[in-house]
Amino acid sequence: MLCGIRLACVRGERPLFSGVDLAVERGQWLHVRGANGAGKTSLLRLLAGLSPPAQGEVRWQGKPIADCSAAYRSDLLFLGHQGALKDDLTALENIELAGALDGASPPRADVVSALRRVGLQGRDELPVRFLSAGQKRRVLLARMLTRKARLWVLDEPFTALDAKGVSMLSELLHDHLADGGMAVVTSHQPIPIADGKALDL
Ligand SMILES: Nc1ncnc2c1ncn2[C@@H]1O[C@H](COP(=O)(O)OP(=O)(O)OP(=O)(O)O)[C@@H](O)[C@H]1O
Repeated sequence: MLCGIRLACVRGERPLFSGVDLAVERGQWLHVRGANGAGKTSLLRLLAGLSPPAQGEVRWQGKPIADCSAAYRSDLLFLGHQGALKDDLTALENIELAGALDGASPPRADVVSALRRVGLQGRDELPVRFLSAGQKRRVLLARMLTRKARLWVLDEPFTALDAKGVSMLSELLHDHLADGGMAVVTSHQPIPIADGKALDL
């Protein structure tokens, strides 16, 4: 279970939010909503352990994430807004590099099959700087297919995807939750998946 307890965040000199409580259990997902600049990405960064809260605590399976950082890293897949793709690497190399950094290198055959499944066959030898915005997002979908993580923290994952990409991502999320996974997702659009809780910043 992921818990945020009385979380507060300050960016620069500016308090963004305070007193935020959240809980996500197996099979559940949380939709983080709010206007531009409300602090959605900042909250996701706290949940991913990339920056510390000004106040409060993030807990994973009952422990503060600072006390279980290796276990938390291997249970977590964080996909930021920009996706953290390296422009000069191919889609395949990006997924292999991300897997190596996560300490969970996927077999190459799995990566090739995931890239095919998300519609990037014939594009997997190109540096990602030559891919369209939606194709770059699809590289991240392939990463989600090859990285077994219990918790997905996804910042605007639907951005730039066409209708087929949106339904592919929805299906991935649905299957992840049905498998007992958890997800925290920001999106300015409604997300077509049942049983989500909402957190408004
Ligand atoms: N490192 C930083 N230093 C100073 N201010 C920052 C920093 N990071 C973010 N901010 C500010 O914090 C506020 C919240 O940013 P954040 O990216 O969390 O918003 P958001 O809700 O995700 O917005 P959007 O919907 O536009 O993506 C913004 O005003 C932003 O300029």
